[in-house]
Amino acid sequence: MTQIQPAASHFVDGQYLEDATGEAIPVLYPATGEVIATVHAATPAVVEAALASAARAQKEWAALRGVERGRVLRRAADIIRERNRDLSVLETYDTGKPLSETLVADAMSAADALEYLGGLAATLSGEHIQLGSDFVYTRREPLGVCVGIGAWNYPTQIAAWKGAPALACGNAMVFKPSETTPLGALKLAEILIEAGAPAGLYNVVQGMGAVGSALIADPRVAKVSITGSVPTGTKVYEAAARGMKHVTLELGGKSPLIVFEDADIDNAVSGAILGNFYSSGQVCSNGTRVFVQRGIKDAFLSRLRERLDGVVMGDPQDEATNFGPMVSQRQREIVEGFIRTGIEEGARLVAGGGRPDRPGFWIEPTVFADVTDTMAIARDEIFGPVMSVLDFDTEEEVLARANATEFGLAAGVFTRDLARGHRVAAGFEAGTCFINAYNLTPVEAPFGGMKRSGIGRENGKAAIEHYSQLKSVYVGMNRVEAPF
Ligand SMILES: NC(=O)c1ccc[n+]([C@@H]2O[C@H](COP(=O)([O-])OP(=O)(O)OC[C@H]3O[C@@H](n4cnc5c(N)ncnc54)[C@H](O)[C@@H]3O)[C@@H](O)[C@H]2O)c1
Repeated sequence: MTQIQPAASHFVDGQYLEDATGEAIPVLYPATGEVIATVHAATPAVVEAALASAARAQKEWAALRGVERGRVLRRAADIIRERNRDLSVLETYDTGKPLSETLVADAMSAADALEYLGGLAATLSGEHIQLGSDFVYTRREPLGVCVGIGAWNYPTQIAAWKGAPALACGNAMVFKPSETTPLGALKLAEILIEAGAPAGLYNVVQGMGAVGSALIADPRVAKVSITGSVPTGTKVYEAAARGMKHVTLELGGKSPLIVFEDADIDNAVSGAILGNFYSSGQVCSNGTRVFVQRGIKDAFLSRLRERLDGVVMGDPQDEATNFGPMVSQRQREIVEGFIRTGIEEGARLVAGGGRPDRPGFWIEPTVFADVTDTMAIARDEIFGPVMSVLDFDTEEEVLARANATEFGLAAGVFTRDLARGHRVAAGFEAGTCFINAYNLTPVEAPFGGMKRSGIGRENGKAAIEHYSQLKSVYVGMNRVEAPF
């Protein structure tokens, strides 16, 4: 039986730290259901040690030049790339995602974020505003200690997408991974120390929601960035508001993907596959409402069915496997509940819907056709491999239906008519849009949601705005005039 027990549950003040009095959290390999490690939830003593060390390290770190901070982040990126295979194997055990995915999408994206934001660190600056002979200059300053809270679908990537901008701007971070996937972030913390970060700059503490709440409530914390569901994000926003803290909220979605009759059908089917079945559908920006213009509906569905013959379910550590299990038994139950509801509501099951006969938390890639806007499978985030195909006739109609949702994370359009592509993208109420592509999230581009899908942006230059604050300094060069 595989065992990948980390050296200890937490990484605090530059080293692994254990406190076995915290609640035990078993880590399961989703492909088999076996327990492969056990970590313990952080006790108040662990949370205190993490926050105290972060507050200490932040001062030292913020005093460095941006170019010096950037160098540490870029060194960490290099170490991650050198160890990509080991980190990817670990990520596959943590999440069940196939190694064929984790080798390219997880640690590598973390490295990209550290490299990109490490590069930006040296460019941070304020401006100089002339006011006659007086002037104002602005200083771009860090926020202080930031808390990061992760979801379970991209544990390593999320740890870095939050850590890299925080550290680039001169902040420290205490990161709480999802209790379902606690392992990847510990490696990032270890590597940052190796790369030259001061002890305490990036700490990892394990635990459930209660540990997240305790971190947010602490007066030393200036900001919280969470990736998670809308209900959890709402609670975090409320808790942060009580302390007037900055937030970044990366939450859920139910994104539309529109395929017009003039689209390249193979590309559109590829986009729909990426937007529904990559990471077994456990991707926040997935285009799970696939609107297909009526004239190509049959062609689209038949091409999609053929392409599903290429699904390879197997040992996720085997690089030939291209489709993995759900992250947990609970997530599989949620997804199966939606599949039952889809059938009850009259959607037509055209592929999948069942449980493969193997241990672990597997579910087949599933496609429903003839889905209507009011069905639960077209309204609610499922977070599993369930595609809903809806019919439409006109551009105006489909855009209105695409936007008729409380979510606004992502949206996509496939068409050969470029003017229409840009017009539709401009009309989408979503933070991350795609024309003739889907679910590509390079670190150079801002990523985030509109409406209830979130607040703030990760990545791109935009991330800097969310991890720093401006101070204006007025400089008087003249006699001070006072009324008396
Ligand atoms: N927008 C994005 O970038 C993005 C990316 C990945 C996942 N997601 C979303 O994440 C969800 C799936 O992930 P999940 O099931 O881990 O989400 P979740 O909301 O259940 O949990 C997210 C994190 O919040 C913590 N948490 C729970 N209650 C808390 C509280 N009261 N205070 C502080 N922290 C608390 C959890 O322990 C976990 O670490 C989906 O809705 C998905 O769309 C969004």
